[in-house]
Amino acid sequence: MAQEVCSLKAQLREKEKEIADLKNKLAQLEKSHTSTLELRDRVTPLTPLKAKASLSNEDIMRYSRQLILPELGVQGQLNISKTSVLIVGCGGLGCPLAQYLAAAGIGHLGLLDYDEVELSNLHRQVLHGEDNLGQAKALSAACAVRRLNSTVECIPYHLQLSSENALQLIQQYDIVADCSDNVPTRYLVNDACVLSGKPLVSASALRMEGQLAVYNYHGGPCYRCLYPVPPPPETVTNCSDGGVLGVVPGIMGCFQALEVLKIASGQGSSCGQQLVIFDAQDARFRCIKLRPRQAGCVVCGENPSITHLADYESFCGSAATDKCRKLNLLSRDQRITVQDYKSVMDSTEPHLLLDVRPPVEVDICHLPCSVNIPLSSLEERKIEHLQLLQERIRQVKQQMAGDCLPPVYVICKMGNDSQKAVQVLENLSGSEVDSIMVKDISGGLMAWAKTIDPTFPQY
Ligand SMILES: Nc1ncnc2c1ncn2[C@@H]1O[C@H](COP(=O)(O)OP(=O)(O)OP(=O)(O)O)[C@@H](O)[C@H]1O
Ligand SMILES: [Zn+2]
Repeated sequence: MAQEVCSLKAQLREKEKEIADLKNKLAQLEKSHTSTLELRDRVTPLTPLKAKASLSNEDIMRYSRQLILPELGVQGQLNISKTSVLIVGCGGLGCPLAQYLAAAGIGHLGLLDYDEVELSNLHRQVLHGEDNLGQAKALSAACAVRRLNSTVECIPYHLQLSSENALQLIQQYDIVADCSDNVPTRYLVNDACVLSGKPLVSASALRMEGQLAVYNYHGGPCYRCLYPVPPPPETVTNCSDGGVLGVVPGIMGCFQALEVLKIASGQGSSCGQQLVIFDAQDARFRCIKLRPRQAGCVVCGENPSITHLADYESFCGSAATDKCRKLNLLSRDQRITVQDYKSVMDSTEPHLLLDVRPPVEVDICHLPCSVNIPLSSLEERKIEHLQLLQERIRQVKQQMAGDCLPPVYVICKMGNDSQKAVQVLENLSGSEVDSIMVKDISGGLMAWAKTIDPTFPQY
């Protein structure tokens, strides 16, 4: 009997050990699966970084070329390795930033983006390649970063930064980098950084110009101290409207990496009180001294009224993505669909088609018989352009019976500028030009390409 008890106990211990081993194996598999394959689409807590006491031989070799800089040294490298950085936006700025931070041996790298890789991203978003088209940018960037430096703990978040998740996310990181492309996100990131006491390395790039500043850093101003009121949504241009030379965000993203590394290593950033402006055309950097932290600032001032994150989209009057920036400036009867315009075209009804895009875009593609007068020329009431419009209206009128003037249909790329042009023309109508009936073609040439003519180029 005693022998049987002993043998059963031994078997039990054996089984318990087997179960413990299996549990261990499962936990390890789950962990590596999450960190390599799955996106952290929920906000999960970071595992704390263990502060390295010294550099391994491999670290010494890998980082040797920066290690021998007196500005960095062993302590600077160790500091970098225990710093966590959250990158908001894995686009034109976020890609080079992530690349250099990983290469330099940053500890944790949070890579956050809600979007997927598109062909028009590849000229500047250099961590993504043709194989990644359609893939979540956060995952594509994380895979590229892991190939570069597997010792960096990389956490992809395929989600939109919002008032609901921003604090929980940002509180976990030491430094935040704003690489987003829209105004609501800039205010959201700023407020979350102020409320969590984190430095914010912020940059932007458009056309041939870039800007960089470090906010909420060593008593310096926050973004709201400088821009207490958001700009009117219709005055904001993004890369898909205004264009950008890929290398410009490349330079600004690298500049962000530089400031992040200076903060992380302990040298400190010199951009807490100044705005750096890069002019790619003249190959020049200019620095503008920023106004100091404002005592009356609603978030970082002496009596802040913002103590939790609010609704940034309604504060700014625009969406926190640049995907569907659709203005709605006109009434229904001032607009027609691309299908309706196709019927007008097919019916050979006399009319004038006015394309209000800049000439550089008209050179890419245009509808036949359109007259190009850029929106800016209409807004500035350029006399030669108003005369051209008048002349074309009268030419079409000659094909018509009676005394009527032909209708004018206005088109642009997406259907935003064309609405503004309709408003301008309605103001001019009857005074600077003949009284005309003007209508906007909703959705513009991109709607035309999607629904009427799939061979029409999209850009
Ligand atoms: N609130 C947000 N949460 C997560 N990601 C964001 C947020 N706001 C912006 N982003 C991301 O920031 C990135 C900015 O990248 P970039 O300025 O190069 O523009 P893009 O949107 O990729 O390109 P394009 O304007 O040409 O369509 C984008 O990938 C965008 O998805
Ligand atoms: Zn402030």
